[in-house]
Amino acid sequence: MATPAQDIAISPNRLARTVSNTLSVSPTATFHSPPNSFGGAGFVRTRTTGEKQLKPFDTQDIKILLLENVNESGRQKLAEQGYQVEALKTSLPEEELIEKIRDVHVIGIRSKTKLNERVLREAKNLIVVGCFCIGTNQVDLEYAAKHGIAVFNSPFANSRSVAELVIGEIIVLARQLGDRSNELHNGTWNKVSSGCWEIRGKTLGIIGYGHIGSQLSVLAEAMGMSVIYYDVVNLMALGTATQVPTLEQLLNEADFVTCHVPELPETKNMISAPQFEHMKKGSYLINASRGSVIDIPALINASRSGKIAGAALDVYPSEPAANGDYFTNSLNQWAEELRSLKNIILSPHIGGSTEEAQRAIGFEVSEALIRYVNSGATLGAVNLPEVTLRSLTLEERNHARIIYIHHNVPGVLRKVNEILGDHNVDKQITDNKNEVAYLMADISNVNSSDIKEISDNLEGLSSRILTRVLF
Ligand SMILES: NC(=O)C1=CN([C@@H]2O[C@H](COP(=O)(O)OP(=O)(O)OC[C@H]3O[C@@H](n4cnc5c(N)ncnc54)[C@H](O)[C@@H]3O)[C@@H](O)[C@H]2O)C=CC1
Ligand SMILES: O=C(O)C(=O)COP(=O)(O)O
Repeated sequence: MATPAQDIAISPNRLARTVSNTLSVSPTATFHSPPNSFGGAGFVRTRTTGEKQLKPFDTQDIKILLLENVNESGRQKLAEQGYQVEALKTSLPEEELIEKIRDVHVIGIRSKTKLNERVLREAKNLIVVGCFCIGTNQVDLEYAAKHGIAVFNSPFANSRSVAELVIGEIIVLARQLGDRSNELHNGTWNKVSSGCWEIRGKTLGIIGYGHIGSQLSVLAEAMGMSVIYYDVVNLMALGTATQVPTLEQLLNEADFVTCHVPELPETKNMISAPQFEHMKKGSYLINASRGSVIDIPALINASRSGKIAGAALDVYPSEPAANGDYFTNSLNQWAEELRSLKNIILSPHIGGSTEEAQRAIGFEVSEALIRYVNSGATLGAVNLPEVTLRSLTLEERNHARIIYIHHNVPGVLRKVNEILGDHNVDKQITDNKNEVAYLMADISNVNSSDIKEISDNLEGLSSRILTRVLF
């Protein structure tokens, strides 16, 4: 069983001052509302300039929408904070998503929900997206960053699950097990050895030697395969695996080719007709990365011509929002042809769908969301610089934490510090990523009118993307 990530000990509600590096706090600790004039919590300033909320932060004000059946471990952790959590089993059609996203501060999704510019533009209150999965290609990361919306994911909690599925598929393909099973389900006994192989001694070619590819490399070698891999980055080989300099070389040499690259413009149709030409006759192709990586009509041709002896697909160019009919409703021209191929395994994007992986992802991403919402820490964010400040102690009363997300242009720090400089800045940190910078500062001995003044002045700067003040 997976070890759940360490519990973050954050007392529900009114906790802004207690969070940040709260991992060090005893799980049994409870925090009382510090006796200052703001009720001791903090407030979230929304991204809409017209609708300013200058009120102490209370977790109960935070609205969260979880889509795509995010694991209960994540939902529960968020609910324990006192947040208002709505959890749906499926993703939503774009128009419904737009309606729902307008209202929420946090959205949790998996791989299906497309948070493109059109959707994010409507998300006026959104401060953070949690991708309860590895891939973040479904989110317009750049638009989100430029509008002060942090995005978190779980970088490797389901890697092992994907690697194990691929190992299973290699053996199933090599033995034509899918076809034999289907035949017998339909009443036909078809005992054959022709074209069936052991995987021992065969060469596995891994495209993309990241978290999943490298994990798979170790498992495959343990089963007697030789491993070669191709990656745009020069990476340390595990075991006796060998990096090859070109994709063509990998395709020329591998008996099994498996794709583990992210969805990027450069990986779109990475395996198409010319690449099938390079593959060995009778080799196999596996794709558990993204549907855009393989040109399916080219795969159909390669299978029909006998160039490849089998394939396994876990991902598709378009995938449905919910379980149910797929191919019957599919608009894809190739759906029928794909289904009729010999020795082809079609699975419904289940590479990361294990109890272990989903539970671990639920813990990991919800913890990142809690840290961000309650303390502004961006550790692990994929689209913002990673910034944190130590948590405030109970002794540090009358503090406010300023979070100022701004355009990364010259002269901002001088202006920000002119605003903060009249107060006692206990600590401050800033960093940038591309065009966006993230500043955090803890100010002590401030009262409500100080906080209002600081907030208004920061909001007035032209560099401002998003200001939050937690107190
Ligand atoms: N089927 C499923 O349920 C799952 C699918 N995935 C997919 O698998 C992908 C890979 O996952 P990880 O291994 O965790 O990602 P990773 O980021 O750890 O590794 C990806 C590797 O691909 C390499 N790469 C990028 N562009 C390349 C190119 N043009 N040519 C060759 N190599 C290239 C990178 O340098 C990196 O080493 C994810 O992006 C996601 O889309 C991930 C988890 C579950
Ligand atoms: O983690 C990923 O990137 C995956 O592809 C798995 O996606 P899912 O959580 O099953 O929608």
